[in-house]
Amino acid sequence: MPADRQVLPFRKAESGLVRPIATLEGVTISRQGRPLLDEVTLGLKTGGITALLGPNGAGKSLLLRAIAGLIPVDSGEIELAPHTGAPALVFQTPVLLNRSAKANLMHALRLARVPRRHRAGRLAELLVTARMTEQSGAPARSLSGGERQRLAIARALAARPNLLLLDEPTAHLDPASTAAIEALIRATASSGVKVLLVTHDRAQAARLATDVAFLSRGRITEHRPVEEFLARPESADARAYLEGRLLL
Ligand SMILES: Nc1ncnc2c1ncn2[C@@H]1O[C@H](COP(=O)(O)OP(=O)(O)OP(=O)(O)O)[C@@H](O)[C@H]1O
Repeated sequence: MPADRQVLPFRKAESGLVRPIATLEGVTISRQGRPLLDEVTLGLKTGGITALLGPNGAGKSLLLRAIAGLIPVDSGEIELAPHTGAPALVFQTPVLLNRSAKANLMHALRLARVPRRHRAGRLAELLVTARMTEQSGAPARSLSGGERQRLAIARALAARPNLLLLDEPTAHLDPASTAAIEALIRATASSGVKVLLVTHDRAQAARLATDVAFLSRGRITEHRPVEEFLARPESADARAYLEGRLLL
């Protein structure tokens, strides 16, 4: 076929037909009779970075764990788009094997059932993605907080997830380490992985996210494009949170 007759790939992002990768409908999780997540309804579009904001104790981590399938919901539904596969979840303080960075990634590749013949190539890719090639032989316990978090994200990518759930990946990190993690998150999203990012850093949300879902007292009070949310939060809780006045 001549070059000018090439069939262009379907431009999903501009078609308005982007299907959600995850749909939550009336998700409720209660403990001791108290709803910790209360009828959460949320659609996550395929692609891009969605920031999940909300005060301490709002239920953000719980929501990530529910989407990851680590805790059952009491009622409601979490539906993933067909062929999405298991979401990957990275905790705020990742637990790594007490071995080298490389061994941590190799272990993840084995768990992800990557065929033996592809593992060395995938390992090299992951080390480059996480900018960890130089530290590949270093014991995980000797890595800095930022390096540990980059390694944890690379490990989560070993299974080639379509949906990556990040729980405050830059909490306690300095600006340079934060910038490195943000670059990794951006690169991951650019490769087509949907990212749901819990953060308390509104500047980070503005830098990275396309949209913000705001969770307060176990309820999503709004879900809008990031600029709109930050400039004109609609719910009283979101306004109070952005002004530093919301305590649960
Ligand atoms: N297994 C559990 N049993 C009882 N209560 C729980 C359980 N897990 C979480 N909670 C409660 O659920 C609420 C939401 O917790 P969660 O960790 O999801 O909040 P968060 O929004 O992630 O907060 P932070 O910003 O501080 O990380 C809190 O009140 C917490 O104490």
